[in-house]
Order: sequence, then structure tokens, then C-alpha cells
Amino acid sequence: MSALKIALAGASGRMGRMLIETVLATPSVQLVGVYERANSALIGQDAGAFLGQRTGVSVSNEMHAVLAAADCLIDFTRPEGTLAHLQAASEHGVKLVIGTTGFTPAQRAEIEAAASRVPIVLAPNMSVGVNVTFKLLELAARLLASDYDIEIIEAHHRHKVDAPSGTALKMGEIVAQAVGRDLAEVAVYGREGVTGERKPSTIGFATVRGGDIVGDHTVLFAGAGERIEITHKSASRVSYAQGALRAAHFLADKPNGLFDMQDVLGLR
Ligand SMILES: NC(=O)C1=CN([C@@H]2O[C@H](COP(=O)(O)OP(=O)(O)OC[C@H]3O[C@@H](n4cnc5c(N)ncnc54)[C@H](OP(=O)(O)O)[C@@H]3O)[C@@H](O)[C@H]2O)C=CC1
Ligand SMILES: O=C(O)C1=N[C@H](C(=O)O)C[C@H](O)C1
Repeated sequence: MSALKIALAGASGRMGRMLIETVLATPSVQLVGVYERANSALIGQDAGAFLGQRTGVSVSNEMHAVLAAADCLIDFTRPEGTLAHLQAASEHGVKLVIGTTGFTPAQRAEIEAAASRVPIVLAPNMSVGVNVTFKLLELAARLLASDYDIEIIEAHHRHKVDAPSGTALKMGEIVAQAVGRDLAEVAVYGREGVTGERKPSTIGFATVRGGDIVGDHTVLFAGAGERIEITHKSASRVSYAQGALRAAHFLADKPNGLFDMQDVLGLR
């Protein structure tokens, strides 16, 4: 079977670099294009230069050239960048794996609309461990529904720009749905001052930012006389990159449609 041809956006980013390294180390995929914004010092350099490797693929700010030979674009950038790349990918009929977080509902609707033309995997966390954790949360929330207070705590590196993390928000949606609540109505994002007693049906979010924390998520179920904590900790970005490549392979035979990592990993 021939290798899946991968284009990447956000070459200079933490995930961009990890993806270049992972693609180059994975025989079932081939790097065919790497995009970075116009003012980047990387434009024109070999995409593997930061690893001391020569790939023959130069970093480019011409998205149409980057996509010309690609089967799939993997995008971990920012919402406004992803939406521009989505437009170009759907014009080229190139499949998309989107790891970017922080989309507004309107931006998400744009992605859903594009998925009628090209197949897309959109997931706030591509690691297998986090996606299995989602299943554990569903079970725990269902069984603990009435008597336990639910709080979600996430910690990330100092450079992260969106909060709560996309993963924490997804965890909130999962537990809210499992206990029959609407997250938009019950979410409490941080607390300060005289807040009054905790309302039983709320789901609280707490955000920590510091240093080089790759990504920690805990869902706390606090009841009378006991606490259950379900925690996932990332020690490296490699699990996100490997998940993104699994997602790209999953899309290979899909004509269109919007999928997530639960679909990719067969966890539905
Ligand atoms: N789904 C998952 O499993 C994971 C998701 N993420 C998400 O991926 C995203 C990227 O994270 P990370 O790599 O740490 O971020 P970085 O800030 O390290 O990298 C972002 C990259 O995107 C580029 N970029 C920023 N804005 C735009 C734009 N408007 N148009 C085009 N390119 C742009 C940057 O280029 P420049 O250098 O020019 O600014 C840079 O190359 C975040 O949303 C994060 O939450 C992260 C890890 C895992
Ligand atoms: O920005 C990050 O680093 C991460 N972002 C994703 C998120 O917002 O959930 C996934 C992971 O936690 C790392």
C-alpha cells in the first residue's frame, strides 16, 4: 500500500514540530507539504532542518502549493488560521484533521458545513489515553449523578492562549450529558469573592497555567465522606501527533462527514 501523503500547517508550533518529527518516523505516511505564515523565518527552509534532517520538503506560505500533492492536511494552529486552511483544503478536495481548540460556535458551524464536501476529524485531544478517559467519565458521571459535585481542573504550559482547554470543555460536555444537564446552563468558570454556597447541579472549571506542563486534566466527583478523581496527564506531545496520524488513516476511505477521535478509535 502506498504511503498516505500528509501536509502540515503551523510548522513552527509545538505541535507542528512534533508532527514533522512523527511523520518522518512513520513509514505509512509521507510528508509532502509544510505551511507556515508569510512572515515566518522558516519559509524556504527544509522542514526537517530543526531536527538536523533533510526531507526535501521546504516550508512554504503558499497553501495551494502545500496542498497540491496532499491526501490530508493536519492542522494544529489557531481558529482563524484553521478556518482559512479549511477553505483551501475543501477547494482542493483534501481531507482534514483538525486539532486546534478554542473555536466559537459560529466557527464550529463553518467546519460542520465544510464536512459536507470533505471528510474532517475534529477533536480537542487526539491522544488514545484521553479518549479512553472520556469513556470512564461517562460511566462515572452516570453512576454518581445525584450525590456528587463535579469539578474539572486542567493545567497547561504558560504559552497556552485558550481556557478552559478544549479537552476540559469536552469533558464537561460528556459529564453534563451523562447526568442529563445542559453544560451551557450549569458551567461555572472560576470563582472569586463571596460566591455563596455551591449549587448542586453546577459543573465547575478551574484553569492552571505554568511552565512547560504538557496537559493535565482531572475530573473530581466529590461526595459525602469520599472523593473520586479521574486524571489524565500528558508527558509528551507525541501521543497527540500519533493520534492525528491515526485520524488521517481513518479518513482515507471517507468521502465526507465530520468525525471525532471516538469514531477513529472505535469508542462509540
Ligand atoms: N487536539 C489535540 O490533541 C491538541 C490540540 N492542541 C491545540 O493545537 C493548537 C496549537 O497548539 P501549539 O502547537 O501548542 O501552539 P503554538 O503556538 O506552538 O503553534 C501555533 C502554530 O500555528 C501558527 N499560527 C498561529 N496563528 C495562525 C494563523 N492565524 N494562521 C496560520 N497559522 C497560524 C503559528 O505560526 P506563527 O509561528 O507564525 O505564530 C504556529 O506555527 C492549539 O489550539 C492547541 O490547543 C495542542 C495539542 C494537542
Ligand atoms: O494547548 C495545548 O497544549 C493543548 N491543547 C489541547 C486542549 O486545549 O485541550 C489538548 C491538550 O490538552 C494540549
